Amino acid sequence: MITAAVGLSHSPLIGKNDPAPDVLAAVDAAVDEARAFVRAFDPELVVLYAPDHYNGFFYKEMPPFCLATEANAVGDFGSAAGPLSVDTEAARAIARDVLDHGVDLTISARMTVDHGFVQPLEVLFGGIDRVPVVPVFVNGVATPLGPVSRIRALGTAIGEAAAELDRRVLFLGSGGLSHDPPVPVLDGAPPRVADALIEGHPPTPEQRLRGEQRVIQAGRDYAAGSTAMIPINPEWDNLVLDTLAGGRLEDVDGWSVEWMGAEGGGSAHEVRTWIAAFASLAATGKYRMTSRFYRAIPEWIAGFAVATATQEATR
Ligand SMILES: O=C(O)CCC(=O)/C=C/C=C(\O)C(=O)O
Ligand SMILES: [Fe+2]
Repeated sequence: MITAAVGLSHSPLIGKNDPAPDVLAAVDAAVDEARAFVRAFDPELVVLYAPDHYNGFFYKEMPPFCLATEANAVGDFGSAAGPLSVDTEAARAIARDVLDHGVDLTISARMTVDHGFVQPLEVLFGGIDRVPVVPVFVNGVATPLGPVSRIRALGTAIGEAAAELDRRVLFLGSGGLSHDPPVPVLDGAPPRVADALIEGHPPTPEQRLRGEQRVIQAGRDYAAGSTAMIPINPEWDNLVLDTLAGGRLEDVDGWSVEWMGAEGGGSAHEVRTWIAAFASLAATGKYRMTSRFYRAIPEWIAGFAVATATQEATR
């Protein structure tokens, strides 16, 4: 089988609070390159690693990661709503294999997903129903978070399982890099917010709109420099990208949860999706990063990156 990987940052502020035209043009060019890479690779299956932002997973039960055999998008921040084209048979086969390899995978037979899953499918494929996909939720915001070594183990086990399918498989990671957007936190939350984070009451359209407007205003404040959110950290972001580009995935086992948060902010743990995707690719053979783009974009509250990689022997 042939495998490839793409890492792509997401942001709910894309198209809503855009940076200067030259920055936007640079991002568009990088995304175009990733799109061309994906088109040329022509995947028969996409294993999509993405986080959730309290739309699908809540503290009532919060797994560190979870694989879906069916998934529905909520349609937050203007992203598409409705069913993802999940390859249920492939998802079940991968899940069985991962469990056999000793990784305690949670399974969802009907996962609710948000812009974290939808954006990369829309950006790279033009919709949520264009390519067979196996969605894998990777918790990147709800503390306490487990060791990053377990995410590498998950990615490795899924890569090994995907290798058994004899198909062209793209491993896609959605999120990161350093960023500190206004995602609610359970610790110290007022009772009403805590209850919503635990129980997961679906918001009314008005509540959703208010939440989205709060995030847009936060993006404006952040870009204007008037905010308590921690700054984007290009140095740390490039360390992450260097580690992935160099194939030094074992290094991440030494990255503590606290260090990642201190360097990269409250949502830096979304890079777990990239780690899982690259660990999956590494499990199928030596790889090479074929393109890499990075820009700190305060308007999107994002250390924004796009990278592509493929097996060394295939290209
Ligand atoms: O209502 C809310 O507060 C929702 C906040 C939210 O979903 C923020 C998401 C931010 C990202 O996905 C990101 O920057 O990665
Ligand atoms: Fe996110």
